[in-house]
Amino acid sequence: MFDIRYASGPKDAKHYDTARLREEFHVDGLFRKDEVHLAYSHVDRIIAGSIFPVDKTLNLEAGKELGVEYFLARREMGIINIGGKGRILVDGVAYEMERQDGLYIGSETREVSFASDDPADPAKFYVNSAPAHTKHPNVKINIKDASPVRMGTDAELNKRTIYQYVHPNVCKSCQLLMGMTILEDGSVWNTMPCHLHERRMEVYFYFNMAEDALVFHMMGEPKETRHIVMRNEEAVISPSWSIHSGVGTRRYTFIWGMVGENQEYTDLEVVATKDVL
Ligand SMILES: O=C[C@H](O)[C@@H](O)CC(=O)C(=O)O
Ligand SMILES: [Zn+2]
Repeated sequence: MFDIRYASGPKDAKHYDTARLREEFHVDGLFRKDEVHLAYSHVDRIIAGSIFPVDKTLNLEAGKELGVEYFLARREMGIINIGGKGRILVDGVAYEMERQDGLYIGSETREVSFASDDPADPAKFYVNSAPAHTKHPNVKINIKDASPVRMGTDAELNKRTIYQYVHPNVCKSCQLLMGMTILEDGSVWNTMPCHLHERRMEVYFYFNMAEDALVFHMMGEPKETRHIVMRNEEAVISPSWSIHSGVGTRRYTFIWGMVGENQEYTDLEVVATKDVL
């Protein structure tokens, strides 16, 4: 059921060629019609992927990999809808999900199902899930509730708004932080100057990209950088030792999720551009 990824350390990863880098960190095959497609990373045991109900209703099910009775028995989940209107049924409570709507679902939630209102304009649910030690309330998050942070300048080609959906300012979670960053037209860089947060890992999901567009996702230790070529609706795992930054041939949008030791968004070390190799 899961696309399993084990953890790689920086001493090994610096020797990886393109194929191996992609095998370890790059996640594709997302958003296949009427399928749940999830990658399970052993880095902080984050699960990231897509739930794409078109003609069918899709249920969240625990595979043998989770070793529990139901998926969210010991996990929490964040969801952002990047498609048309849909519904998520959470233990009998229905949440109407418009495009850009988010939902936090706390642990001990038994039944979660996903459906689209119109198969011609289906909902596309991108999800992140992390181990959780306690139950927090389920919260629907409209983009207007997500705390916006405007960043960047025209000169640096990186004007963007970071919408923090699952964040202590918006809702409680055990460890998950999740949000969406929208670049302005003409801006192509995210997170440059880049940074590290040793205490949290991260997964990026790039979308709203034209067919022929690509993003070079930057990774690696600051003085041992590598890149992974990203197409529309692909994700990439960023271990806590790696920078994570990207530059596109055009503007794009991405969803980021972080899990780890703390929930301090600002607990990061900026790497000066002069120190990158
Ligand atoms: O630690 C923070 C995460 O990498 C992202 O939130 C960064 C981001 O969305 C951006 O700079 O545009
Ligand atoms: Zn980061």
